[in-house]
Amino acid sequence: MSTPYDLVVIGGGSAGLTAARLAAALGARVALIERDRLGGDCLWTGCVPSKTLLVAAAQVHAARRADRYGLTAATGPADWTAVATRVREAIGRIEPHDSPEALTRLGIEVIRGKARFTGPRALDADDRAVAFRHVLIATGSSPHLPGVPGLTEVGGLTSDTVWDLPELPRRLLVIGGGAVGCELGQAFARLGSKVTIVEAEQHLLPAMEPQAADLLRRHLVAEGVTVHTGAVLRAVRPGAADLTTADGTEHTTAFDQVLVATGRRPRTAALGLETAGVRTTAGGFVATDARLRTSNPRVFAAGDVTGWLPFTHVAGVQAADAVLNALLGLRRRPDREAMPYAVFTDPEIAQVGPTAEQARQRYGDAVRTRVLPHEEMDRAVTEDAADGFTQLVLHPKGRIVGASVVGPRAGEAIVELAHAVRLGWSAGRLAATVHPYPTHADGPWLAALAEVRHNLTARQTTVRALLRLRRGVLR
Ligand SMILES: Cc1cc2nc3c(=O)[nH]c(=O)nc-3n(C[C@H](O)[C@H](O)[C@H](O)COP(=O)(O)OP(=O)(O)OC[C@H]3O[C@@H](n4cnc5c(N)ncnc54)[C@H](O)[C@@H]3O)c2cc1C
Ligand SMILES: NC(=O)c1ccc[n+]([C@@H]2O[C@H](COP(=O)([O-])OP(=O)(O)OC[C@H]3O[C@@H](n4cnc5c(N)ncnc54)[C@H](O)[C@@H]3O)[C@@H](O)[C@H]2O)c1
Repeated sequence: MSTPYDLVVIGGGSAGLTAARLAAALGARVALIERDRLGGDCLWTGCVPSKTLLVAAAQVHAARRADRYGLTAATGPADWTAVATRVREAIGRIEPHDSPEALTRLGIEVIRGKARFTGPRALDADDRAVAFRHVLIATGSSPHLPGVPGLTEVGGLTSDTVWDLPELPRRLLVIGGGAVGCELGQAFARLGSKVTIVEAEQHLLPAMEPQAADLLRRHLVAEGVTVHTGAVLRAVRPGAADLTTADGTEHTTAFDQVLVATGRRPRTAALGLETAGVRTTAGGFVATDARLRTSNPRVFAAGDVTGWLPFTHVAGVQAADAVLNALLGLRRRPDREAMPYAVFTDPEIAQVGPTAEQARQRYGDAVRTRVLPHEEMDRAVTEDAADGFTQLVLHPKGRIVGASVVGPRAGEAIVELAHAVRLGWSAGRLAATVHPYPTHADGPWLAALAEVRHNLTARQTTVRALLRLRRGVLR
């Protein structure tokens, strides 16, 4: 067998690309095995197309409301062909960064093929044996299709296939009100589809702060989207779906296309994990310890396949830590508590750490929240987007353990709150840094200042005593 690679990465998506680039930069001998297109879900079917679509939809939405600013408002559906072209252009501009040529220039050997373990220390790419010291499994996840009767026969779209639609669907049924369902549901509605979202849980975006999800729901409804939460989808047949809504009413919803957005399943089939002694979780994800090592000490995993938070930035952070641990023997572990994420709907919703309720379960009833309504944030008012809020979740001892931001640029504003959570800051610590006025970053700052003011008021006796003392001195 040939000289082993220091690291063989399986999968050229967000996790695999980060891992291969870092390993090469460290001077390791690295190979990347990809069965399909380099770039993974984020580039081809996930973040890049969905964010481009959302921007197109936001432009259309703004054009429809142009009369608020003295222009004639646009009407009618958007030109899907033009929008789809714009989506492809965005992908095309990013693709060269992830191309085999770009990676080869960095010293990475790109191997086309399907990887499969043939033993604890043996791996094949198609039929070629690839020798390794360490392997990183970064094979990602695929859309999960729920067992709703009739769904397989109807052949719903997923985030893998929705981009190939030849035309804008007149009526779109979206199954699942999570990140994909809400983002794409709102985008298609703004472009001109009549959208219905069916979500099994009581709130949209069930992992996020319920008040944030409820505000999004109000926006979606105001834009003409029908939203059923706490609903049971009983069956789907060509052109119609039968559901029972939260109040027990039976409904039939007509559709031209169905988009299934009900979560993800790990891509581990045919990887030969058992042969390699790599254990999986009950959900089939690759089980790792906090340092990303699997039950086979030579094998690490990163990204969606681990069942951690399925986001591109999380995949990248896991991949980097896994490479440093595998190649240099470090003991790095990604800080899950301080992992921010954002859903790019309008309003945009971002979160870090636990929700208020999760924090109470963890730290007790003395957990408090400090909420700054964006009516008190001038930048939000100037943008006519002041119904959002910033919320700090405070540990009984005053540490910021979590936060949510709902409003324009929430994904940017959450970053300093992620710093605060990671570094265990109090609101006072955050408030000490001056923020420019009027910015969307004002939300976290004003929330922190409100908490400082509250604490000052709570210490009124001390403050009053100081005032009295000063009056006496400066008489
Ligand atoms: C519609 C949508 C929008 C999203 N938007 C965002 C967003 O805005 N922000 C965000 O942070 N995240 C977003 N995500 C999530 C993000 O796309 C994923 O978390 C990320 O792509 C996961 O990266 P990964 O490397 O784990 O897997 P992937 O990107 O899926 O890469 C895995 C790669 O492994 C390859 N592979 C699989 N099996 C084998 C094998 N046996 N041999 C060789 N190669 C193999 C696959 O072909 C693939 O290229 C979105 C997801 C979706 C679906
Ligand atoms: N902005 C972002 O970062 C972003 C955007 C899109 C996707 N993503 C990632 O992609 C992953 C996949 O997104 P997703 O929306 O498919 O998954 P998700 O887990 O976010 O949401 C799936 C939703 O479907 C619901 N559901 C499941 N079965 C159902 C059924 N039979 N009927 C009705 N509802 C049902 C669930 O309750 C859940 O709310 C997410 O976990 C997210 O991390 C991220």
